[in-house]
Amino acid sequence: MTRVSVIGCGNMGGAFLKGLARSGSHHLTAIDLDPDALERVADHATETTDDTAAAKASDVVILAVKPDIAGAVLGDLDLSAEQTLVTLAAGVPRDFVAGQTEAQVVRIMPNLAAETGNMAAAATNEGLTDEVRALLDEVGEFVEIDEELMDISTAVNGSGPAFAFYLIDAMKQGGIDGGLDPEQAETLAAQTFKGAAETVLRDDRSVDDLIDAVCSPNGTTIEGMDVLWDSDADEAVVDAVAAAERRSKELAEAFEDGDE
Ligand SMILES: NC(=O)C1=CN([C@@H]2O[C@H](COP(=O)(O)OP(=O)(O)OC[C@H]3O[C@@H](n4cnc5c(N)ncnc54)[C@H](O)[C@@H]3O)[C@@H](O)[C@H]2O)C=CC1
Ligand SMILES: O=C(O)[C@@H]1CCC=N1
Repeated sequence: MTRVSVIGCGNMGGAFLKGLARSGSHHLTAIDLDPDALERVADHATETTDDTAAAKASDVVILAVKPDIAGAVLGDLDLSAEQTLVTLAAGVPRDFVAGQTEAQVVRIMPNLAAETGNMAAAATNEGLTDEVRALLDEVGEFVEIDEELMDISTAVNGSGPAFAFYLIDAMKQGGIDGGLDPEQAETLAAQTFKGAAETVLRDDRSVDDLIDAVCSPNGTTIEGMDVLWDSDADEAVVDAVAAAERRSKELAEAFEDGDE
């Protein structure tokens, strides 16, 4: 059993906590100033509190507040060298956090799918412990990277779910336009993305080979693929990733300038 505190039980902290609760094997302390946020995770936590000092009793403390208040929350935390602090705030450098706590610090970029055990995450090599590796494994897949790659990870897997939701919605709209009712169209579109993602993860073939496998000669798929290949759809996705990466770098610059 690992004693884990989550400080900030909003969208991301709440998803992480719910994902960890699935195993039923941890002591989970949910910490938030907002009673409504605590209420939303109460069924998944061992205890809920608005007192950040409760984090002192945990092996691992997950700091899941907005980047601009991370510094203030860290100022109130009095952790020891035996504890590990996991910071997941976009653009907040590991050094900034490590400079404000005695705890071992690891920076990660998770995503909302932690809630269902399907998170894609990146963790900095520096500060990563086996205890944290085990927690990340429990809620999905993670890769270990140098911190300089954290901005692109933030864009690809941190912001990525929003980009994927957008694409699923476009596929759903195509189904509705063809006559499916919205609920059926959403099920078919979302399950198709889920299945396709699972295939890419499990199948040894390249994405190009997998596209070939769906395109029957003179069939339906090639007609649609020709439309996509003639469009700028791939460039739009690359541009979206680049814009999110740029913003992550901007957030980090604010910390380098000592603004936070
Ligand atoms: N939302 C997402 O998909 C992802 C978010 N992140 C990172 O997670 C962090 C949190 O983002 P969200 O969950 O989206 O924000 P959010 O606004 O949903 O949640 C933040 C929570 O922190 C609480 N809070 C504020 N001040 C506090 C304090 N002093 N002590 C304890 N709790 C306090 C708020 O009441 C709120 O429940 C950000 O740093 C963001 O960069 C990282 C990856 C994905
Ligand atoms: O949009 C954001 O800033 C956060 C970080 C990655 C996903 N959500």
